[in-house]
Amino acid sequence: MLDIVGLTVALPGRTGTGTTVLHGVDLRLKPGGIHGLAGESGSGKTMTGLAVMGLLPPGARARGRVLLDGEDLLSLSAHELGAVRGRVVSMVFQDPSTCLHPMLTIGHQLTDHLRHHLKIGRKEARGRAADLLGRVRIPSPAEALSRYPHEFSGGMRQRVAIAAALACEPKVVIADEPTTGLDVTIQAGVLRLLRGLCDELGLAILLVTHDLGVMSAIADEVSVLKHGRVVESGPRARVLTAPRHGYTRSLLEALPGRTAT
Ligand SMILES: Nc1ncnc2c1ncn2[C@@H]1O[C@H](COP(=O)(O)OP(=O)(O)OP(=O)(O)O)[C@@H](O)[C@H]1O
Repeated sequence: MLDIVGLTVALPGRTGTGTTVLHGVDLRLKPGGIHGLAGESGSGKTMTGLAVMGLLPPGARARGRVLLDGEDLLSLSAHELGAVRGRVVSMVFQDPSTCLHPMLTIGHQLTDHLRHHLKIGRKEARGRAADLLGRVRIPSPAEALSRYPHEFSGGMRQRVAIAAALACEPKVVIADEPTTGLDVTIQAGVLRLLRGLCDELGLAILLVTHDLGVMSAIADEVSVLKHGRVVESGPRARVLTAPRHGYTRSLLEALPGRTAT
């Protein structure tokens, strides 16, 4: 469903020549599947997600193809992309506060989002927003609508951010370090939630994380990026137990006291 083919991204450099941060990346996401994208800091994981969302920094140039059901997202105009982003493809970031406004209630934000994209009335949007909060296991969803982001714990705020990402029933979700910064036990709950939603809704999820422990918990397929190139790709169990590339082995060896299977 989402096919990234030969994605190359160059960011503008001070010299005017630009810096290539992705060199022909190929990735394939399937409905109902979680594709983990691993690699150390600076390897290009976030840029890959941002390129799919059409959210690269100003002046960036992207080549290759990002095919969603056969349509190349890189060839869309800004206006056309606006209709896809947040609707067909959405994103969950590491820090939920980047997508939640601190001064507005959760209900206000979710209903605005739903009304804008789906052109529905206030009452219907509020009902849908409560359903969404229930789906991400927020207790007492109807009451939660009148609360502000700071009234939720970190893990619950990330669940609300996931609800916002799911609001328009996207086909693809890019989750960029969605559990980094959360306590390990809370992490496990958010990961289980993502896995459950993926299975239940048939989402295709790109899970960006430097943490192979997180990857081993829920990914179906794993690709490993190094300096903007995919050095290894395959089913999770194979990549994490019988890595073919030395770089993958070194990432696994760096796992603190964890067994990745
Ligand atoms: N806004 C930006 N402007 C210029 N260069 C950037 C910008 N953001 C990232 N880069 C550069 O692009 C390259 C890829 O960065 P990217 O953020 O995709 O890596 P990453 O694998 O997601 O790392 P991390 O795990 O630290 O987020 C790096 O060399 C980085 O320095």
